[in-house]
Amino acid sequence: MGAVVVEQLVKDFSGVTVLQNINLDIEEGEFFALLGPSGCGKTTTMRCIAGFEQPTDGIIKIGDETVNDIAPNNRNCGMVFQSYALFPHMNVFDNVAYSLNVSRLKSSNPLKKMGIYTRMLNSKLAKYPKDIEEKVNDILEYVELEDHAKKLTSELSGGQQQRVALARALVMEPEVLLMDEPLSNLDQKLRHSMRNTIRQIQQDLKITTIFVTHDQEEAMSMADRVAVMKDGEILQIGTPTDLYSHPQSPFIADFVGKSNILDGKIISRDNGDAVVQIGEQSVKSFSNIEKEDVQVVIRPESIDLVDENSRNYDNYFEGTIQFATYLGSTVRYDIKVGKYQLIADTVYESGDNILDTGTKVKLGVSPERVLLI
Ligand SMILES: Nc1ncnc2c1ncn2[C@@H]1O[C@H](COP(=O)(O)OP(=O)(O)OP(=O)(O)O)[C@@H](O)[C@H]1O
Repeated sequence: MGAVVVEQLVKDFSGVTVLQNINLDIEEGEFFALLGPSGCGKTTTMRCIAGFEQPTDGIIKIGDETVNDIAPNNRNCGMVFQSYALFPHMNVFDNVAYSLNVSRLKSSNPLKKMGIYTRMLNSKLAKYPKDIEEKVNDILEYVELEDHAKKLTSELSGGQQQRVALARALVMEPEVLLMDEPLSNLDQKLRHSMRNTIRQIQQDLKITTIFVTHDQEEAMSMADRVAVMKDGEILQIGTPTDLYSHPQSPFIADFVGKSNILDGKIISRDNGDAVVQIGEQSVKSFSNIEKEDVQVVIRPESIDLVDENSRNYDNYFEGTIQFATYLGSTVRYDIKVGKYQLIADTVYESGDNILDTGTKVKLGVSPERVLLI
């Protein structure tokens, strides 16, 4: 029921095309991230799915139904935003109960045509029926906010407010959960713990989730699959490991994780392996690619500092340490190799030496770690 399909979606604003030919096939129960830099069209894509924007062209399906002509409140999508969008004058319980109560009163109250039900909601007359009360209590317990039910949302921390927003979306039992940069307002530590909370809830409930973020680490650590967007287009869709190991463009190699990206030319091929000329140096790669002018992608953790006891790498570079950055469990070295500057990440264990600027080093890279694009 909760699968989301987007076919040939185009969106123009005042004649300017901001989404071009977006195709998505999101499976029921999948955690799907839309990842890309600011302005690439992530939010607009999500707003078209939610129904807040009308596509210029293309089809949006939720479950088996084409929803282009269905109003946002009838699409059965729950939304969570960066700004939480809570009612500050209401307590936590009322915030979560609000939509349930509105939909109950709309469908049952004879006064609805007169708009009186909205006034009732804000008055003491609006007592919650028992089932709503139970449901809200259950969901608050689920997001571990049961002790805060009577507090105003303005009295809560950012992480707690975001859990209220999540509870408010989930209490409606949506088919699809849409989250737009929900962690961006949280500090680093809270972001990490909220990532786990959201992922856990999503797996528990198996709810189809579309998650918008510009943070590649967030997308890669949370999502089953990620669509990387740039300039209103989708460049690549894949699992996090797929995108990391097989980036199809230099943009993705650079945006998804760190990369050394060098221009090269294939000078010979042998059984599908390639020998690539990079400046003065030739490098062997197990990548199989048709064209001659290529970009060579080497991840920082694929470059090892080697000595006479090291295994055979096939590819070696001579370099000079420019500087070292201690990152806790790793040390990142910037290394000058001929006219190139490479970065290499090495595992750091307590007591290890960190190499000084100017130290001459030999670097080893295995051919299977040399990617060609
Ligand atoms: N209502 C609008 N009217 C005109 N242009 C718009 C409107 N909404 C978005 N845009 C433009 O569409 C493009 C895509 O915007 P969108 O908000 O979808 O990007 P985004 O990837 O979500 O970026 P961010 O991460 O900064 O929110 C941008 O160039 C933006 O300026």
